[in-house]
Amino acid sequence: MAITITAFENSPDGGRGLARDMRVRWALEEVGLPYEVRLVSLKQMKEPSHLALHPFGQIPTYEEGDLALFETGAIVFHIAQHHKGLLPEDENARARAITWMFSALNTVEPPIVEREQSRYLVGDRPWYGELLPILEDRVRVRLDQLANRLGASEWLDGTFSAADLIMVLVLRRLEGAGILEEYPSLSAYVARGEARPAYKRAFASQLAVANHDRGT
Ligand SMILES: N[C@@H](CCC(=O)N[C@@H](CSCc1ccc([N+](=O)[O-])cc1)C(=O)NCC(=O)O)C(=O)O
Repeated sequence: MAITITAFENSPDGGRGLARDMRVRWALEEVGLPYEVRLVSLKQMKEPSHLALHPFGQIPTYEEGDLALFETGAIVFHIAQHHKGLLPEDENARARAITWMFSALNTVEPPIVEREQSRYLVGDRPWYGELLPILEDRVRVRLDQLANRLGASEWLDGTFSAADLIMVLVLRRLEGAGILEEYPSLSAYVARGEARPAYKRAFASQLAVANHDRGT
């Protein structure tokens, strides 16, 4: 059955693959599923037809027949449940991979997003210079713990899974912050994710939209 996802018509990330449709694109590429992309403007995202798909007026959404999903973790999990290649067959390994998916979304991502969003929300306040190091140290706490756990492993728990897909993209949100570079093992982990052919296809597909926006 045809799959359609939504993505920014004009992504604020300018083709850097940081918007969360990248998670769904990569997952679909890993399992070899074709998909269509419906590009939506910020205005369209707040209109009834999109709100019917996404109660919070965001992207991405996922449509497959009469199924409509939102929330990238849930979409990636749905894809991984129904197609081989993103979750182990072994029951315990599968449960651990799902644990790591939740951990990426609920433990590692929040301080990274808090740091990034603080720039837009309060970056102009006189006390921002005091706040930013506090936010960055909160990121470092998680990166320290993650680097300690990952050690020299290639992936979080055995073979590549949906957990690594989410975790790599969560860590990529630090791009340009100069923090991930303090962790060579995590930088190498992200690079391994980016080296995957499915990642490259997903990145190229979202970049094509950005280049089309720019007429390049
Ligand atoms: N928890 C939801 C969050 C979805 C979400 O944050 N969607 C964002 C785009 S991805 C977040 C994002 C946006 C931009 C960049 N960037 O680098 O420019 C990175 C990530 C959105 O629709 N924002 C518009 C709105 O809320 O009105 C999920 O994981 O699906």
